[in-house]
Amino acid sequence: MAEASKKESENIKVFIRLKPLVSPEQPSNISSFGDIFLEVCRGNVAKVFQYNKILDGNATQMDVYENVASSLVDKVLKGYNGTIFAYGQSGTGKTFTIFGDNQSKGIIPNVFLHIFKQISLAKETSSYLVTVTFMEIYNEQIRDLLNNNKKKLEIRERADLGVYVKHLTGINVESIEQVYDIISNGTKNRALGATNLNQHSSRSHAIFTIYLEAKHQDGSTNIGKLNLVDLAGSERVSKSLATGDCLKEAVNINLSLSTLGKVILALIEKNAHIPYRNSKLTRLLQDSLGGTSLTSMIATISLSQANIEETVSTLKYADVAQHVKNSVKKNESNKSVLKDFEDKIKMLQEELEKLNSNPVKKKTSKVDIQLEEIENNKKMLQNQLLSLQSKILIGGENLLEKAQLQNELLHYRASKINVLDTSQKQLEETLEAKIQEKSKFERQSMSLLEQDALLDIQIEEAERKICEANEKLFKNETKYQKEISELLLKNKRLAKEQGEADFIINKTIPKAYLETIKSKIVWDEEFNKHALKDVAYCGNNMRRIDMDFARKEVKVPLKNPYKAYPKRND
Ligand SMILES: Nc1ncnc2c1ncn2[C@@H]1O[C@H](COP(=O)(O)OP(=O)(O)OP(=O)(O)O)[C@@H](O)[C@H]1O
Repeated sequence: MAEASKKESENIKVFIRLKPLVSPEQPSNISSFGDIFLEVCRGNVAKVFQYNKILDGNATQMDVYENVASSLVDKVLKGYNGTIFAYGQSGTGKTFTIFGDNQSKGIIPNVFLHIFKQISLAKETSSYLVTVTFMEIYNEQIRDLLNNNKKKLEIRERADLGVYVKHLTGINVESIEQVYDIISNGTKNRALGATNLNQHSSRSHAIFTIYLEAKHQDGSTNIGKLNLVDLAGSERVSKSLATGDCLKEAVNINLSLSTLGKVILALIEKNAHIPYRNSKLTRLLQDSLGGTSLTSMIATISLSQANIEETVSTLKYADVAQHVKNSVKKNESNKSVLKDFEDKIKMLQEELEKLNSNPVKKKTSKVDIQLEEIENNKKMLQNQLLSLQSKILIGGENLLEKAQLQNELLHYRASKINVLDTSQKQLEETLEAKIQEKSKFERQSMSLLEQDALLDIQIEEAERKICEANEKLFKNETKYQKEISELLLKNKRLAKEQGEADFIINKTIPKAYLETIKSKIVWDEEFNKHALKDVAYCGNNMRRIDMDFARKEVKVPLKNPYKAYPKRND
């Protein structure tokens, strides 16, 4: 009988991982012995549990991988389905175990390192296709973690595919770096919340699935699938102090986990009806619980005395789960995506060949257009071909070294880009300096132009002022000319009058009298004219009677009747 049709009964394997105590946690009385036994003492009562393996607080991520996942991955590479799920109270290390953190890789990254290592050891004639999906079940709704459109996805079932999620994104993985990106992007999309027990608590059940197809030289194919399930915290609602939306979450989490418990019990009791359909989680994990899958459970527990109730509850749940028997069977599905890919590649290669061997005879403009179309088609086909070919991993290819090489290349490119960036920056700085210089020069020439314009205005103003002054000068000159000619005329007239007066005087007044009269002439400041001191000399003794003198009754002294004008201070 062919290996593919063989069915092996295999129990769910259960591993217990103890989370190391964190200060100020007080230790509970739990101790492991012989690697597989765990003794829990409460008061005077001691209970011993037995599991496949106890991984104590000192167990490293690699210890966990070697014990829980390694042999399972080897089986998946051979065409089996497998499931590893982490179950336990919130904060006990389920996410840490399945995904790990930045410092220590959890099961999923180690699975890929394992797979890539196996591919590198395989013959060149073997080809592989590794595809992943990543989803969460939150409040009984399925969400695609690799496509954050937040659409609720539906479960479907088909005879050839079994139970599957419609429209779930599948990514073909080519390198370990790609895996890290997928984990980190998907994890960011996951529903998180802070509970009393964990600041970054996963409030959903996450299912990371790896589909692995291997095709060998003899034409045989192995199609395996590995589910890695990080369940939400199993604690009782009261323990997480959940209220409101958190309470709804906690109720839904409990619904899935209690359905999981019921399914497990129903399987152990060999009931006719197994309530898989009562929750999305059990529906999707149907094949892993009592189905054909190889299933392992890792139950994470706290060693703190404060969590002893939850720890015992987890241990009991795990104890029951290990009694579930699966009928493990290698996949026989003919639905090979790898084969589809290879067929498509072949078809594309043939089309390309046809295009290459189809010479165009006559050269016309119509032919040119056709040629261009053919070239475009060729490019498109080549791209499709390359994309498909890159997804298929070939045996013997060291994807880890390739990843390392790619990493180095990336670093090299990054440093090149850095150099380019620096010189571009320098060029930009030079350009900026030139622009500054130019605008400074423009500003300067602008200010020179402005100064020039200002000078023009000042010159115009000065010219206008000169013009005005000239006009004024001209006006004044004319005025002075007029005045001078008037003065000359006046002078002439005065000279004539003087001449006439001299003539009259010389002809009428004897020379001897004239000298006497001249000596009697005085200048009267008050009346601003000449007067004669002794009027009798000229035969005129009239005197002017001043009204003021009259009013003041100033008496003109009679003893000197010739003095016509008495002095004021007399
Ligand atoms: N074995 C361990 N060794 C060291 N640190 C651990 C271990 N297990 C868990 N931790 C740390 O404890 C914290 C909680 O762990 P984690 O988030 O994995 O718990 P969880 O069980 O997934 O919780 P939840 O159900 O709330 O999501 C993390 O900081 C993690 O790094």
